[in-house]
Amino acid sequence: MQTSFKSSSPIINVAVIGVGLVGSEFIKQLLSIPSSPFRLVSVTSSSRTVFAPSSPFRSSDSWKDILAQSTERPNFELLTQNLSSLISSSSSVAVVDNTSSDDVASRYPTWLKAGFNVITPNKKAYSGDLELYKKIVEASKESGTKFLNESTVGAGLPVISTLKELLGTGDKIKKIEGVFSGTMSYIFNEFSTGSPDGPSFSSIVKGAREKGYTEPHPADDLNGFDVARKLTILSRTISFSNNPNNSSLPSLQSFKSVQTVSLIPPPLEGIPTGDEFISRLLHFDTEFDEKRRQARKKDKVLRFVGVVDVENGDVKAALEEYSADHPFATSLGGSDNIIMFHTERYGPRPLIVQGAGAGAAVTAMGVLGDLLKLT
Ligand SMILES: NC(=O)C1=CN([C@@H]2O[C@H](COP(=O)(O)OP(=O)(O)OC[C@H]3O[C@@H](n4cnc5c(N)ncnc54)[C@H](OP(=O)(O)O)[C@@H]3O)[C@@H](O)[C@H]2O)C=CC1
Ligand SMILES: N[C@@H](CC=O)C(=O)O
Ligand code: NA
Repeated sequence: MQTSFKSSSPIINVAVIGVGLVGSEFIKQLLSIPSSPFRLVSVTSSSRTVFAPSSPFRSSDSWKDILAQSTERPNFELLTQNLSSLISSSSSVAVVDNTSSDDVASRYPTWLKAGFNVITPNKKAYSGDLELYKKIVEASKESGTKFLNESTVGAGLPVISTLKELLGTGDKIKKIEGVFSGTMSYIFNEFSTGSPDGPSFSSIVKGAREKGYTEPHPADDLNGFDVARKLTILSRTISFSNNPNNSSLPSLQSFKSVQTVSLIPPPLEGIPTGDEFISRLLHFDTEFDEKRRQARKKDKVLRFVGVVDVENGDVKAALEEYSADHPFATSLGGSDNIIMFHTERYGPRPLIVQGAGAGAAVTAMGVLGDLLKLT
């Protein structure tokens, strides 16, 4: 049964920016909630925008046609003014950023100060420059508006909310470790199964992209930066919490401060398009075959893992070898993420969150779950 709402619930005006894989699926899920307090008043792609508060979008098909026919170019200053005019004692605003844009991310402090809640799966703001993160935290505190980002780590899996509850209830986080990338999980679950050979590395990366797991440019997954961004978000969630038990973590200046081992062959650094990147990756298949063979010789498999080691103040992401009976080897399939929270209360047996960690349906669900937290 879906959430039900009182007819007197305050209205939440929703403005969606970014209508790609996740954005379109988010709108579909949003519009399928019966009698909800949400009104989809604006949609914006990279080239067009619509603001229609008097006739909010109601069906998944109509918004696409209306946006396609719009001649309005995106203008975030104007959108901010327009949305401000909708705030009243019975009506609030949520901006949902489903892009991976730095430009959109840089606007969160302004929007939070303007009284809008900000919800996003976009990792850029929370893992980028520390100054922007501080401005977001301050703006949210000043205005009482929320910034919610469950889908930035583990897509729809309850990772951020679990961490916030552990912190909020006073647990001491010792270490968080796991497979944080749906793309990397899929790639190595398929590539390194314990047998000495198998499908080529480049063909599997291509498959991950076709399934919608990768970032818009797959190099952003293979260079380890996507994992480094997620580790930065977790580290900051810990170090900016009010929990005094977790003070030994360094303040990361940005995700680039995470020790990260890239899987990009040096000649493929800086290739501008994902298509060209994939087509040239096949020239490096033998290098990856060799890594697989070396691990197999030791009866091990390859997995790309991330660690936030709070006790030792260490944050890192790298390709590691695991024995065949390790949970990272045995229990993962598809784009599964597995995240282990080692805490004081959870003692020697960690709290484990596991499941699909990429893909439009589960990511959009995490974004919509955040929106429901506003009601
Ligand atoms: N896919 C997944 O499994 C997961 C994705 N995420 C995150 O979700 C976000 C969206 O991912 P996904 O949907 O897969 O990516 P897509 O590339 O499919 O969609 C991103 C959309 O953002 C739009 N866009 C880019 N810049 C702007 C801008 N300045 N203004 C308005 N729209 C803009 C693009 O529009 P246009 O098409 O017009 O160019 C594009 O359609 C990313 O931040 C990603 O990291 C998080 C967890 C999992
Ligand atoms: N590209 C990312 C998508 C989710 O954050 C991943 O593969 O995990
Ligand atoms: Na999540």
